Amino acid sequence: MTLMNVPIIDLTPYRTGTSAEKERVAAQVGQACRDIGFLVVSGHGISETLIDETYDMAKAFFALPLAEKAKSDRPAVDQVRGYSAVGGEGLSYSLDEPAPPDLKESFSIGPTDAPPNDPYYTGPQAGPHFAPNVWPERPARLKAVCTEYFAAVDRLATDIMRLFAISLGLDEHYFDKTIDKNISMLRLMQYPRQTSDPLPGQLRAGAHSDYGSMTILRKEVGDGGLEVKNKAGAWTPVPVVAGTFIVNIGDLMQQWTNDLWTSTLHRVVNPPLASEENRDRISIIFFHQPNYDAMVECLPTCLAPGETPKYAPVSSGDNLLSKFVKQTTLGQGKAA
Ligand SMILES: O=C(O)CCC(=O)C(=O)O
Ligand SMILES: [Fe+2]
Repeated sequence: MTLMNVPIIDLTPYRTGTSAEKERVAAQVGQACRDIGFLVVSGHGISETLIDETYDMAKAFFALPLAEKAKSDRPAVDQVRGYSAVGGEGLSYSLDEPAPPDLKESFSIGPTDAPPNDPYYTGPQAGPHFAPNVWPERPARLKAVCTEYFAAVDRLATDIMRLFAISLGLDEHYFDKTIDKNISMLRLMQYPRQTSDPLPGQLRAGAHSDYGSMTILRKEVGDGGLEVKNKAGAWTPVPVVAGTFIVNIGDLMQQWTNDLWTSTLHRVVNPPLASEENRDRISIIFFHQPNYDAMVECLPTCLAPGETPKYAPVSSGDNLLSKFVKQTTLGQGKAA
């Protein structure tokens, strides 16, 4: 039976169990990726103290005056670094019928430990993927906390890629070489309390699918705004459970699996204006992206006899650039 709601899966047996237990978790993960493209994970091994500290940093940063936040503005359209103010992006711009810009502001970082003098990271082929981070002066501990959070969630992503490999009938370490120099991004996102009605069609985050291998999202308990479109075409809310992360696969994983798995449309809806839910909400989002030169092409186990690959091979880096640039520029282009 196809899952119509997002399942909650405990990763503990993967991290500590026998190989039979690993297989069992992998099978649950695989079903979620095939049926609905989203899962909620508990037993992930990341410290709640670190997550709380990251929330504290996000709150302190977004509470600063706009002029101060703007000192860390995104340096270039193809570099997802630093601050992006409300109205600066529209996730639905990647679709054919874009809505007005999203009602959110964000602060983004990329990999934090690229070696300074290695041409893989600094040469022309690296493009903007290892662009330096833009750190604000305040709050003073934001850099240290975000760096630690990035590393912790990156390790979780590696575990989940290994679960993906097992569930796809591949060696557990099949993806390791494609993600060891990954170009992931961490975004602190704030959806401000809304003080007037949004424009027609305007959401906290417009309908979109994510671009990379997977997204690992932390939301506040009580923030019910995230919805996914299930296989029956209905928007269904994603449960926000204390101590868990929401994980979804992105377009690259759908392409890698030749559409066996689904990179599901999702959106963040507005709270009713005069309701308790209408308050500042913070999401902490890790977009996992394989190494820029990892070629994403139909996996050998995802091709039925007689079937042909549906997608041309694409590098992780090229795929990301084409989509992120669109997310920030289409709206500007339309307005001009
Ligand atoms: O904040 C959320 O609930 C999800 C946001 C999202 O889907 C995104 O930024 O890609
Ligand atoms: Fe998303």
